[in-house]
Amino acid sequence: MEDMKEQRMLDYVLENAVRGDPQSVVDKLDQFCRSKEWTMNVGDEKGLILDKVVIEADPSIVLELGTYCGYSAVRIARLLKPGARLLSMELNPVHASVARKMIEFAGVHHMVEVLEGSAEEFIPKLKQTYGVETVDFVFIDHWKDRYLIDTKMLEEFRVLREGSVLLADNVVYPGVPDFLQYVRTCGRYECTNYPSHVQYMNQEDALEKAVFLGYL
Ligand SMILES: Oc1cc(-c2ccc(F)cc2)cc2nccnc12
Ligand SMILES: [Mg+2]
Repeated sequence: MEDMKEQRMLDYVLENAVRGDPQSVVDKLDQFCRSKEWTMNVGDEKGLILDKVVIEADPSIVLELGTYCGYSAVRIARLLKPGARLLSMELNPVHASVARKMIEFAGVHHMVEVLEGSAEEFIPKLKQTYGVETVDFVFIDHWKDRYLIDTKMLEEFRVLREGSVLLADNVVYPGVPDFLQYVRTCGRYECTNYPSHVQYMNQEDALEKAVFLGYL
């Protein structure tokens, strides 16, 4: 079966974390990645920055582009207020399946929905299919060649509102220069860079926060 590593990571959580305790799921995922096999979860160091930005935004509707195995979906959902919702998009069916089990085990499945497919497919449907007027927070963590296209799509379909917070992973490594240049120069975002490191490694990386200023 392909993606065995992700299945081993899920099994490790099911065997070692506490069902219904999202913090224990996050901790065991980090422990797996530090002690057994590296995977591309956003990780604990960048995760603390993600936590701070989510808490500050206190969002009701969160969009995530790139679920992978559900690490950041669980990490974000554990901070959301009752009634808040997270819609997470994942193209890879094996990853989506692992993520759904991870999210259910963590006990945050009542506020997280994994949409299996591309952001390009789902962004146009958010309003009429998912009852989403606008989103308060977007965590962008999928393929680097999709960051800019999907951000422009969020604007085009009026999914953002004044004050919507975009937070993008990997803006240094692997790097998303076209996205960075756009949000920093187009005039519609207030940007902040948060230097950090690639998850579980010493290689430099960073998160970029881009607050939408409106369709000016
Ligand atoms: O956070 C990430 C890290 C990496 C990555 C790959 C290889 C390395 F050597 C270092 C880092 C890839 C990613 N792809 C999609 C979403 N997030 C990613
Ligand atoms: Mg990433």
